Amino acid sequence: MNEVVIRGALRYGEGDPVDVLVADGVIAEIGERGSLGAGDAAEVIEADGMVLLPGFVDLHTHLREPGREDTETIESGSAAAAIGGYTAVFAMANTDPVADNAVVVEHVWRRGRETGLVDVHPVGAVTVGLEGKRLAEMGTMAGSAAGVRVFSDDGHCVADPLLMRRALEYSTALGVLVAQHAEEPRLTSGAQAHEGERAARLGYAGWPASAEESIVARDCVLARHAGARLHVCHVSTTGTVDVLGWAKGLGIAVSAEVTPHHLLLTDERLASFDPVNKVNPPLRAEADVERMRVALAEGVIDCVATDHAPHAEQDKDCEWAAARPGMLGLQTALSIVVATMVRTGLLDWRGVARVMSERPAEIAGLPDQGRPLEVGEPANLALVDPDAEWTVHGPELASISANTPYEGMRLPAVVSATLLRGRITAREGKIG
Ligand SMILES: NC(=O)N[C@@H](CC(=O)O)C(=O)O
Ligand SMILES: [Zn+2]
Ligand SMILES: [Zn+2]
Repeated sequence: MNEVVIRGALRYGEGDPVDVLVADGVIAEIGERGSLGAGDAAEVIEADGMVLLPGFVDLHTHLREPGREDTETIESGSAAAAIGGYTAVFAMANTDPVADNAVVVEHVWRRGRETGLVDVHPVGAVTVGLEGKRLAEMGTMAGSAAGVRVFSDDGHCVADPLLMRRALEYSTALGVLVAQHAEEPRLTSGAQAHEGERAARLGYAGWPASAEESIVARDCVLARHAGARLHVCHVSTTGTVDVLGWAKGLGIAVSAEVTPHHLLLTDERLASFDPVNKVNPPLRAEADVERMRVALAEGVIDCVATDHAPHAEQDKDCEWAAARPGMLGLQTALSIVVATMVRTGLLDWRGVARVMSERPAEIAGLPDQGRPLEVGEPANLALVDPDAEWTVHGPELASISANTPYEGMRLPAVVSATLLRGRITAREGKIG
């Protein structure tokens, strides 16, 4: 029998320390500290002073397999996820070939299962080839062994309102979720950075806030009339928060995510000319970052999603305009959330559980993730040392790529252990 005793942890960082016995994939017993002896077979995790949370769920990950295994694989990305405290990730469809059919989504799903470090849920493309012209066979992907429940053309916006309307209507019939990369392409053609003073001074074409906000507003209206749910990827502007607040106030079924980098970094980074800071949507202004934090604390933005986007060295170590957008996120997400939300007093550990685990699990409809830390619940767990610190070094991360914007930074909080259905998938920064 696979047994683990976690000794002396604080559930959600609250109350008295407890011992937690994990057996047969579930939380079997919870008692006061020192009450649960380790059985013969049990592995013991000494967790004095540590915070026990439900395992994190990432609604937005790029694992690059199939097609760009030189930058990330399902195995390497799963390792990064497990080390980062994740027990489930949603792998975006912008692979090569695109995940727009049952064969590709089943491949991703099966490779995830074989790897076994984290539940890998493939996201299906909304349109064939992410081309925005014809709807993909959403029903076939939903009905496949992969059981696809989230659809997105991420990397591209479903810009055609008629296609988006149809996708939302189908999604309701299928009981699945459409996640939109909100970027009006007519407003971002040639864009290199957040439209503002800094980009103007450097001569970069701007990516205006209105390109995001106009699509979010349009999609909320479409979702309302279709009676559909809508999820907004990587929210980055104050105006989008205003639109979300308006839509939620009307009872429109919209949810939204913010990335760790949009909670911390601004377009001040442009001054470095380092394309590691190039990302879609772009790093925005200080006022936007401040608003992201408050909106996440207040629930207008529901959750954190990494938009983990590995890229090869040659696609990042080049001139700004030629570089691909995107940055790593899985192993640094918790630390950035602690730095921006916990250390600032905006969220307590219950709040961290809500935005990193419970809400994303609810949004995607995962019944066994983001569950309460109670006896009988599945043992999908993240154990966090809140007082430890670490220094980020890209090449030391589990990802094949190293494009982290946090290189050399000292960050708070370390994921000490991750358990997937009672099995230790990562411990002290290493697999298993
Ligand atoms: N975020 C990014 O800058 N890049 C993502 C695509 C995306 O999320 O839009 C990628 O796939 O590299
Ligand atoms: Zn995107
Ligand atoms: Zn993305």
